[in-house]
Amino acid sequence: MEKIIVRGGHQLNGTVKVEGAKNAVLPVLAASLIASEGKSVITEVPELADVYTINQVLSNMNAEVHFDNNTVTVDASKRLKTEAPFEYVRKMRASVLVLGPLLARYGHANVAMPGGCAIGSRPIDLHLKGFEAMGAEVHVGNGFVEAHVNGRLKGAKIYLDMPSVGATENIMMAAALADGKTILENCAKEPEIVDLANYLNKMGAKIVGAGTETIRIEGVEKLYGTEHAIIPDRVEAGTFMVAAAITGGNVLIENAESEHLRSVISKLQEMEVTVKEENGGLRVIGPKSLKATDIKTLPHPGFPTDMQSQMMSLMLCAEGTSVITETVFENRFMHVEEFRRMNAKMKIEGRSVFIEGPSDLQGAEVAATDLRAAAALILAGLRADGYTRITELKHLDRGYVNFAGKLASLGADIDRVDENGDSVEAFAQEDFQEDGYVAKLS
Ligand SMILES: CC(=O)N[C@H]1[C@@H](OP(=O)(O)OP(=O)(O)OC[C@H]2O[C@@H](n3ccc(=O)[nH]c3=O)[C@H](O)[C@@H]2O)O[C@H](CO)[C@@H](O)[C@@H]1O
Ligand SMILES: C=C(OP(=O)(O)O)C(=O)O
Repeated sequence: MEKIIVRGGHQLNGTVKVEGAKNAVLPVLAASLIASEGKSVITEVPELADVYTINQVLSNMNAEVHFDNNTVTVDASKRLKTEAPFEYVRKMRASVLVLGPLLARYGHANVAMPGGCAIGSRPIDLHLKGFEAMGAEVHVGNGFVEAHVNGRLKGAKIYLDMPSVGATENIMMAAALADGKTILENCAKEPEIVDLANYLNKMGAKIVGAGTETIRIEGVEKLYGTEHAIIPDRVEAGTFMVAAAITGGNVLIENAESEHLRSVISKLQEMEVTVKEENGGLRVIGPKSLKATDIKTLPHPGFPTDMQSQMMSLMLCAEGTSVITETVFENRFMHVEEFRRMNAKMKIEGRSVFIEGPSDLQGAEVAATDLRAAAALILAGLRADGYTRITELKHLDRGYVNFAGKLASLGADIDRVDENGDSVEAFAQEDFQEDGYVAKLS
């Protein structure tokens, strides 16, 4: 079993570059299935396990997919299969984002139901209600969700009970090719929604209002492959901001987009961290002493749940009591138990965690419970006394490219080793090589 081993106590200094956003590239690649003519060329694609998984989903459907040098080319012009089996959806819930494109293009989609996961139950009822409002018949049974419609989907007025990112994306993709106008209300406003709308519009869609509460989509008859560069990953950027802050370091985070990180920047500043815009990025300087603060996770532009566990690491090192309230996912505190192994002083009460700082963090053997928890435990390890060993790195590899290597380049004492104790760079891409799908590392 691979592990990351960190020895705490080293300040981070230097420059690190943020990759393209995982949560933007997954819907964009799913949307590439709608193009019945021409190739899509997607650039700034991070080499993540999730990207390999979605590429497998697409190639399994008969799309031609190539991944090389941070660029994915998708030719979906052939007749595609309209199924996504459990083996992919199990690995990555975002596979359900193929439902909207397939249903819109072929009037049929059959996708394995995603299960619950470590952060909550994560139903997809809002996605399905949206498709039904557009005239689809949806049937859930035998572990699959099957949707179909005779002819084209029909534009509709749809109100989302909550601003779900995935539902907004799935319905927006379906509506792009529907007959007539769709008005989608109470939408998610995340930057990744705007990126997807921009890509769809370049493909020939007519979408206005992405990034606001109401998105208006005038359906078109056909969409075409196009070129698109993925936006920078605000969560990876935020994670490196915390890495700089927790070690009292001074790091320039290239490509970090301040507009996408306003809530994170504001909380870091409350904790006395210096954040400055500089040369197309953000410079983050950690203070001598961090101040406690409170956060409540909310849909964008509120504080992102995907930064909750990393902020918990930082709060553990702050003077005073900090409180984190998680309102987006009902079970996103699994990492608390792991932090306790590192001598963290915390108490969970309902949807809140009370953090007594500064904890005297000690290195320990800990297991990542989800993607962001993996990063958060490594961040805590940067500050802990002695060695922290982090296992279950499959979570980390879903969302961070060469995380240990990037931290090492900033001066961290960190190594990723295999079961023999030999250093390894990142996850094994060979696991993702499959018939028909060509992936080559740059
Ligand atoms: C690939 C991707 O982009 N993942 C992100 C996306 O996930 P994802 O798109 O799954 O998250 P949603 O915004 O849909 O979920 C938010 C909340 O709505 C609930 N819900 C959602 C859909 C639905 O049909 N019914 C329902 O009840 C969920 O259980 C959750 O409590 O947004 C989350 C919230 O910012 C992020 O943490 C994830 O990193
Ligand atoms: C929860 C996350 O992703 P996903 O929705 O892909 O599980 C995340 O990126 O932190």
